[in-house]
Amino acid sequence: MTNGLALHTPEEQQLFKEQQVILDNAGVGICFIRNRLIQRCNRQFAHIYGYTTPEDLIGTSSERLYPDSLSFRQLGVKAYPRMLRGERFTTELQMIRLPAEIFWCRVTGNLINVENPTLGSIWIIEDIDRQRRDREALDALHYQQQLILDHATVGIAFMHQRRFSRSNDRIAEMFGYTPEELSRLSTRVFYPDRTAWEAAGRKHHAVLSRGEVFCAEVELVCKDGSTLWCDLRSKAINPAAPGDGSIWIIMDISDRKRHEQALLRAQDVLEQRVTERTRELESVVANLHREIEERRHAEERIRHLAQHDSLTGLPNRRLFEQGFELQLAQAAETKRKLAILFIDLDRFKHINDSLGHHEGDQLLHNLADRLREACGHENTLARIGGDEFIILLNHVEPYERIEQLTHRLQNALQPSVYIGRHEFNISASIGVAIYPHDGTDIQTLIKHADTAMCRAKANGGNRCQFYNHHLDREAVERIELRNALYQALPNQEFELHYQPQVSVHDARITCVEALIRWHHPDKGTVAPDCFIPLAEESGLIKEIGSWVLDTACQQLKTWRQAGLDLRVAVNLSAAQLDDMAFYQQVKECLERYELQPRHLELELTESILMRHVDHSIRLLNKLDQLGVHLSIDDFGTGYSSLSYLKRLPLDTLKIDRSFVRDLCTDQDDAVICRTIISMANNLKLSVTAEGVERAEQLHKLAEFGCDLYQGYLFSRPLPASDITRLYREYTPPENEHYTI
Ligand SMILES: Nc1nc2c(ncn2[C@@H]2O[C@@H]3COP(=O)(O)O[C@H]4[C@@H](O)[C@H](n5cnc6c(=O)[nH]c(N)nc65)O[C@@H]4COP(=O)(O)O[C@H]3[C@H]2O)c(=O)[nH]1
Repeated sequence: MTNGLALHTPEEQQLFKEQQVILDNAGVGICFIRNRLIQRCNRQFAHIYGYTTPEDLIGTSSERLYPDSLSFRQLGVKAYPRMLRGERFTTELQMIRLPAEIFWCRVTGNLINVENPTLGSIWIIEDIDRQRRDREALDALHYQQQLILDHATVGIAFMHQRRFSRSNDRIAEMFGYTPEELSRLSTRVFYPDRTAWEAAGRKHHAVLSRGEVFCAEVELVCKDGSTLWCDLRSKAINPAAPGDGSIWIIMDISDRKRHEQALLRAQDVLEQRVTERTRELESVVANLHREIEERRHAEERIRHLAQHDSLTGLPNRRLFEQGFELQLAQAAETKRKLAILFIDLDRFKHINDSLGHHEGDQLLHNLADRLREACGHENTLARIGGDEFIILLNHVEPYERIEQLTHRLQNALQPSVYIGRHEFNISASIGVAIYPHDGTDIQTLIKHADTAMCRAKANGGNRCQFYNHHLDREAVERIELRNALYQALPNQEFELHYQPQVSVHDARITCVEALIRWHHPDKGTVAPDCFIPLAEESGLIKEIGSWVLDTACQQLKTWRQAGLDLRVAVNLSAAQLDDMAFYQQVKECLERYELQPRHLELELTESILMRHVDHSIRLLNKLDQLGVHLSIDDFGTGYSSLSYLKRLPLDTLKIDRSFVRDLCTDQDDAVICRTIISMANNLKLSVTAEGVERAEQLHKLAEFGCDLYQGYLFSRPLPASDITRLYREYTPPENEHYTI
């Protein structure tokens, strides 16, 4: 770099050498410019511009170092004014080097002598191309980062020592701070208290120090005190150097959390509803099960009721017939014999009528139990009517088996039954029909057993009767009789006969009992015992009873008008007493025939009275108030108690003829008669003895203190016209008495 310099003295040459050493070893490019020409430069300068040696440049225009002449001139315009003021000029600019590379360099220029600018300038050149490019890259990176930060929808922050060192606007916006407020702000503000903040710090540190990503969803506090659910993700910038801080990405997940919580709540509600519904359904299902169960029970019960008798629990006729069908089929196949036993309790209707409904049922229940036990498991017992039972005997042979069974049945019924204070002695009539001898189908066999039973009853009851063909005739007659009864009243086939009731003391006829007779067009006179039960069964008894009352009263009027001082006694049936209009009927009848009520006597049996006790007492009291004479018929055969009798407004007791019959031979009957008479006397009732056929009976009755008697001894029941004659015969005008 000596070119152009004239070195005169050794000192100048020494200085030049020293300068050259400095220039050659300087790390920067140095050149001297005068008149825009490069006067001198060091090796580094040449290398910066791509030249091998300084000599390649010395003497050349410095313009060649600029990418174009404009930039060359611009630098001169900027630099020389300042350098002329004695200031150092520094700038960074782009220059060109070989082969044709534009590069960045920093240039610093000074005038060598401000007083004399013509001496040129000295320039120091630093190749900062790489540095500049690195910086640009860094700036670009920064720029990109800022772009990311500024446009991110999530909050991004760099933290140092748990304070914000840098963050995007989103975070400030999320927590309600200004970006300025956030800068260097401690994260303590995001936690409700210090303890929570410190606990969070420990958690973060544990994860970040391992170089792992910290993820959590936390509820942080905003500036205004509200809370924000955030998704936090964080990573240490350098886990090995905690001082470098960490980067945090914060997402506002409040909406999601709200939705989640709403969803959870909805789920809770749903689960609760499902639980409730399930519970409801369970209860519905349980109810349904219960209902099904109840229905099943009800159906079973209905089926049972349809096939069983509700009072005794025994099979009814339908079930009996079903079982019978099967047995019949088997019996036909095996040529086996079967027997049907038809059982009817003797006088049960009578007893039942004298008891209340409830007690009657109790009695039947008791008797059914006895029959069931006596019947045994191998045979089938059923109840087919009020007091009618039927038994199927599966193994008949030898025939003694039938007898053994009937004995067992009768023995079972023998012991007295006690219902309340009443004692009952029950017997049964049994009819037997045998398969195939007496019939090959159920209906025929039952019918024939029934017929045989009727015969057993007609023969006095408490016995067993096997069916034979003659019995059929009786059954047919019974049906015919019942049918004919419907025509009896319109056809005027009834007549009343009258039987006198006579004073024991003077044989005076005081009363006549009206007894109905039926003059059947074909059968002749039919006794009331034969048709009254049929009339009661068919309901015709009410009409017949009205006719009797009316006819008897009409006849009494005739007699009284003829001067006969008589009372007429009329028998009543239960159905007549049941009718509320009966009292009115009696009253009207008495008025119609202008009779005194005391001239009419109404006879009621004990069983009729006991049927509806309260109703009977009310009706009898009314009749008594009217003045009608009231008597109890067949007394002693029923079960009325003394206390009960005392409550009734009675006038007369009629001792049943069954006690009178053997009065003189049977001690018991004598005691009964005497007791009834003395009891009646005590109760101030008069006594009439029925069925007196022999004088010795009358003697006894007189001895016991009986008032009146009635019976063949004095007279059979007679037509009305005969009564007038008899009355006159036995009622002497002057005081002539028939005495015994
Ligand atoms: N062995 C015997 N019998 C005697 C003697 N004295 C009278 N009798 C009979 O005894 C029955 C007395 O009538 P009852 O006890 O009221 O018994 C009556 C009565 O319960 C009923 N009855 C008769 N007429 C009527 C009526 O108009 N209405 C109602 N509801 N029942 C009547 O028919 C039953 C039978 O009447 P009858 O056949 O007329 O039978 C009469 C009579 O003929 C005697 O010394 N020895």
